[in-house]
Amino acid sequence: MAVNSDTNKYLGKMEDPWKEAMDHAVAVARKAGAVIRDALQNEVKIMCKSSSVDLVTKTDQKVENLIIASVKEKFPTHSFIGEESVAAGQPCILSDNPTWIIDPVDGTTNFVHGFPFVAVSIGFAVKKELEFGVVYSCVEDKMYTGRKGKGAYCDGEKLQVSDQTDIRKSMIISELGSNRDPETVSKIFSTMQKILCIPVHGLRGSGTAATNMCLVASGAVEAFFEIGIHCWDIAAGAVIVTEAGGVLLDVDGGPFDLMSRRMVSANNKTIADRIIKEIDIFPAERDDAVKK
Ligand SMILES: O=P(O)(O)O[C@H]1[C@H](O)[C@@H](O)[C@H](O)[C@H](O)[C@@H]1O
Ligand SMILES: [Mg+2]
Repeated sequence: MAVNSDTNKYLGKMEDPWKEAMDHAVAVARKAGAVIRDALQNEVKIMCKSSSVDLVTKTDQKVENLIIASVKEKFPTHSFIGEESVAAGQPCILSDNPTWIIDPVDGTTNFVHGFPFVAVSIGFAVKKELEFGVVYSCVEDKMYTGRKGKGAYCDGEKLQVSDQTDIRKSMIISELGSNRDPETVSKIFSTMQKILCIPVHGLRGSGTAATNMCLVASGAVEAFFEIGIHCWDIAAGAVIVTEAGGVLLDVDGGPFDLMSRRMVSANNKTIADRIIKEIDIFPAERDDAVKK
């Protein structure tokens, strides 16, 4: 049957209603990454948010504005949750409306110190379900993408998580976070000590949750877990990990909740469950907690 080009266009849109949005996310992430790379050449002026170790720079704000302005122009009805907009007092509520969940500079502390792992992270959710994720590791110049039901890729190469099921042959990645409350720090260290002493092959941290999740998706590590991350750190990575065949769970073994600020992402449930056994949970206020 002959299909004219209009029908093709229509069928194309039916096949993937969010293709245009995802292509835009990739393009704007690349542009944002170039701005970050340029900024790395200059002296960075540091500002603080919630504490002296919760850092922000003019580049974080500039890049978030650049991404939001560019998306708003193309998709004027869409909503946004952006790290720096939330820091400036915007609400952090995930509604049913198509929503872009943005971390303009994931790894701000790395960026400030010139530690070469910094990512632009853009997740996209509709009816509270994640549809696609784009993570641009801009110093490495690696573009990671994941589209619900269509797989995960890095620069066009299909990603697949590791098939390891033995925790003793695994590499785990986590972070120390930016909470310096001594009780919290000691729980983070006791969890890491227990995991190291299983023993695992190694314990790593890149300083960016988005990059850590891409490393799970690539099979370089078996699992990444953290309490204290935010939805903008992990929204994009969540799609990339699951589309590469991995799993996402809460740190208590329950279902993953994007707004809960806690997550285990792993190559499979066997590894995730083994990690969960060792996690000393500490409280972290939900991203969507109603502010008084
Ligand atoms: O604030 P940015 O966007 O750099 O992101 C955070 C990281 O992604 C965390 O994993 C990490 O643990 C840190 O808390 C870090 O702040
Ligand atoms: Mg971040």
